[in-house]
Amino acid sequence: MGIFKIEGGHQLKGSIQPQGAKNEALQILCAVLLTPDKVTIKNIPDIVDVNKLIDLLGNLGVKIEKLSEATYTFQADEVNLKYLESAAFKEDGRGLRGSIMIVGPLLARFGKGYIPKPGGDKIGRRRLDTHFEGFINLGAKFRYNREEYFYGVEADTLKGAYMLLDEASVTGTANIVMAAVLAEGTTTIYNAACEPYLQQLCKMLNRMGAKISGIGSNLLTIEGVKALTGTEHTMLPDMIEIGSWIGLAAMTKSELTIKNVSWDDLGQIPNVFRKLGISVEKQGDDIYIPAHTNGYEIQSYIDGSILTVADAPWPGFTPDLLSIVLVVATQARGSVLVHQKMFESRLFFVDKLIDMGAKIILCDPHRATIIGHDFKSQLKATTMTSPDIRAGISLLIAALSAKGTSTIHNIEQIDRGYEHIVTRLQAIGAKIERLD
Ligand SMILES: CC(=O)N[C@H]1[C@@H](OP(=O)(O)OP(=O)(O)OC[C@H]2O[C@@H](n3ccc(=O)[nH]c3=O)[C@H](O)[C@@H]2O)O[C@H](CO)[C@@H](O)[C@@H]1O
Ligand SMILES: C=C(OP(=O)(O)O)C(=O)O
Repeated sequence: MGIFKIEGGHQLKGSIQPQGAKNEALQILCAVLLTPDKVTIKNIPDIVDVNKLIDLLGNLGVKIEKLSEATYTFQADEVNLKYLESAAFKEDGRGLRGSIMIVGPLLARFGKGYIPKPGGDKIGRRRLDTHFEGFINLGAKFRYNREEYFYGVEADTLKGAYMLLDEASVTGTANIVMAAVLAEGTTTIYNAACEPYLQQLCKMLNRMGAKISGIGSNLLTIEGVKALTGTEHTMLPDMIEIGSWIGLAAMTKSELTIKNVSWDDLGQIPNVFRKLGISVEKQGDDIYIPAHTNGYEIQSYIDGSILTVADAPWPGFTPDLLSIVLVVATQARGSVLVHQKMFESRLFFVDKLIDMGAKIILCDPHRATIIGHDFKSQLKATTMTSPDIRAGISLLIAALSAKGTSTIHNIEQIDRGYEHIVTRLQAIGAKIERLD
């Protein structure tokens, strides 16, 4: 297992280009299964989860051509459904969360879709009911092998239906939309997730010939069509990476420009960091973070009560940035309550930050109160293990701000979602090495 060695306490400087969005890429790559035509996808991030999904598509018989560093073409004209019954598929499918989204397209186009319980972060229960209830609503038969945690849906034809999702699941909505585009008749999905990546997926599907309206809202209407054609698609920059770099700049008191962030798609993200006292300046489509030489001060509410940062389905604040907010707060002036509503095991990494000297009270599995040091006391370097992708990057940011040399184990978690992280951080002056 890989290790990062980090010498902390250095100011960084320069500009950083965000990678293409991981969670968008996972949806978009699955959508190539919906057509026998060629689909060209640009700005694909070179990260472990995405590469695993590309391999899985290859094993399904999709023809894949790498045109340049981040551009690929995919053609699913001869899909090998036998692979879905193989032991190799059980292994590959388990490797990441995003693989769940092959089910909708396979069901729609070939009448069957299977998946072993998918992987991804171990951050609490991650149920799949919304996905399968959606497929059942479209007329699919559901099978579940409890011993092997193997899910399956089958249908000769899918029929459009009205459905009210039990929760606004991101991958669930993407999966149901991809099934409904080829169903007979009209599907209406209420309480649909509507984050920018889903909007991107719906726009791509419309370019392929689908008829989806309500994009960007929680009410999607999909008129089924007989077939979809090829298209070209470019991934948005990764907003979670962008938020991570805002946190990195503040914690290390560094001046950083984050390039081409697609401001209009960032939702609450800039404002949440501003509430922590961080200056997030818009320069064209870039974010400029000046060096916070005098620290940053958490704002309180108008009535003087303590700030709470909580997650909510889009356009609420994404749960994937709460670990970063939490680490940034450890050096702020003031206090904040971080409330992780969606996941029940995502805050346990605060133990490591407490070991490093941070003042945090874990109130319960969902809530932590952070009392910032205002840089009067630097975090201490330590040895730690990355439990999940966002805790991992948060610990990495803590290590870069800490005094001395830290080591982070299990960095595969970070590699799941952050492209060429060592070289990109080195380029802005970070002292980080990978020890394999
Ligand atoms: C590959 C991918 O795209 N992963 C993202 C996707 O995961 P994923 O699609 O798996 O997450 P879901 O949106 O299904 O739900 C995440 C968790 O939040 C809970 N929940 C969800 C919706 C809701 O209205 N209320 C609620 O409590 C669910 O029970 C679940 O435990 O969306 C999550 C929520 O933004 C992100 O953390 C993940 O990075
Ligand atoms: C939870 C995340 O990813 P996944 O859903 O792939 O586990 C994340 O990206 O923060």
